[in-house]
Amino acid sequence: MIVEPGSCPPTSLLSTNHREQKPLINRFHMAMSKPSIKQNGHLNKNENRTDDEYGGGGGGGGGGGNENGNGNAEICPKIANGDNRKSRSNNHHNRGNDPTRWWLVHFIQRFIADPKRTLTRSRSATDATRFLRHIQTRISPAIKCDTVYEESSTNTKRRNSNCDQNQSSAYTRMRSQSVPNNSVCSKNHQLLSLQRQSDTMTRSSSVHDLRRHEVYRANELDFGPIIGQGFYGIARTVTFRKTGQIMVMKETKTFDKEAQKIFVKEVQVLKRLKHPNVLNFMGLLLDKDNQMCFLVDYIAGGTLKNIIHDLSIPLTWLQRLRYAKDIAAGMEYLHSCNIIHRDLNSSNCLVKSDGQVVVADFGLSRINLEDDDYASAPMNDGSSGSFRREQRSTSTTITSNGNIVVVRPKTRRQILRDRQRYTVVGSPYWMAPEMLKGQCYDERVDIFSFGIMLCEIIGRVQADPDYLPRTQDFGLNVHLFNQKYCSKDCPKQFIAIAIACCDINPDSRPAFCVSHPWLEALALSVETGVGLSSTSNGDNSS
Ligand SMILES: Nc1ncnc2c1ncn2[C@@H]1O[C@H](COP(=O)(O)OP(=O)(O)OP(=O)(O)O)[C@@H](O)[C@H]1O
Repeated sequence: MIVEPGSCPPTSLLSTNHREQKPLINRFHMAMSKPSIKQNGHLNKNENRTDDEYGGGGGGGGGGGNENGNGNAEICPKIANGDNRKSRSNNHHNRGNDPTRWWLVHFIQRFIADPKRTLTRSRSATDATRFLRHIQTRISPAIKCDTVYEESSTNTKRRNSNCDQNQSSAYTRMRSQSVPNNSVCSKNHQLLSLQRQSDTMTRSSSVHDLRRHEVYRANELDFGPIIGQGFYGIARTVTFRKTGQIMVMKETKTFDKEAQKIFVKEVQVLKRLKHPNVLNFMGLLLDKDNQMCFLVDYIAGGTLKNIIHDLSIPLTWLQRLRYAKDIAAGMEYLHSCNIIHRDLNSSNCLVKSDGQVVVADFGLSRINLEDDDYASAPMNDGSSGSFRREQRSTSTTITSNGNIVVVRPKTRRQILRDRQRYTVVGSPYWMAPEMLKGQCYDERVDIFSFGIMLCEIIGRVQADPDYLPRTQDFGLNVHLFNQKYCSKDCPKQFIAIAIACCDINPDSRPAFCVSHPWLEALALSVETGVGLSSTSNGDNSS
């Protein structure tokens, strides 16, 4: 049985029935068996075929058999990967009610079994690649999915935008984690590209507070140990000899173009931002073996995820509310800068030694720039799905943190672009339902991710749907969440905000400029013991 696009998984798929799932597995394998796809460590032939040569789109693979029949179609990743929740997953399995399974089935159906469809709706290859990677690493480590697609920059018609050099083919494909001959951009070219892009951005930026950043040389720094690794990059501490300041240097793990694009994107976003709850960009590093490196503040306390899930660390409600308030403040700022984070999750929030949280990891975020070369007739209609709807005709605004932001009316093209965000990126557990369903989405996907994080904070529960109860339509199972994870002493407004943020309907999710003051007021109320007025407690029942 196959789930039709746009529909929820049928109930039959929720039961753990191998026979019923086989076609899906086979579809998956058909898709993954196409030429140029590397399976099980063996590189297929026809490496250089473009996606167009696949003919008829990836969706056409439905119904085929599993060509290699090698049992690689392990559909229940947590059983396969030796996860310590193995027995728990097995129990789900036996009970015939495995939430991970329908979750995974949906992913396979929608995004893997039909890669062309995904990619044609995708605005960036990096995004598609990243998503596939996330599926592989976070949902189904058992699934071999080493193929990476790279979209050409044909959709990038922005003036002066020159990051992508290949303007010709519709889709080219490349292997990630390899070092293609031509993939190493020279350091100078990368830096020049970055500079030119940043110039473009500076001209069109709506953010006034663009700072000058330093360019460090390797011989000015002492290199410390590696403190962590992400999918594309390595983070290590470095000390600036002159001042003794400790920073974190992020460098690409490989020389491949895809990783470099992610890095360029992260720098593009980071360098524009300055906010106490957003990771601070320090500068670029020159002469480090032709590798893209940049420096950010060192955040000593580790990831929020580690803290909230380490039950040996006591967390008061006040502290939890402060975490939530800090993230909301950082996100309010990001959204005010027309940036969608798209990968907001508890691993991407870092906790300072004083307990303050900063939002980090902007490799997948999306910036909305002014696009002056298009007929710039401002649109003042009240259509949905666009940034700062309420502010479109405003010229300046001040964020809650005192930053002055100039808001220009949107051009027709921007509004069009806002409605066409189809790229599916991020970490599935935190991903908004509209994104999971492949629908249009906007900045409110971040609010949903925030809602899932609030649930994690409130219940000290993993976002994994094996633990955090979810509904079939990818929402939060409010009843079960309340029942299992909301203790009696939790401020009920805190729970109400979390639930509101997880609403299936994006229109019902409170914007960060609303939830931030709510959480601030709530934290103050908990701290002082003074009750909240009905207008400041997030209770929108009235
Ligand atoms: N500025 C920082 N201060 C302190 N630790 C950091 C900092 N940046 C990253 N780290 C640590 O290094 C780890 C790896 O970070 P990195 O940003 O490279 O990848 P990630 O965000 O965990 O994964 P991915 O990029 O795949 O989403 C983080 O999980 C965190 O523990």
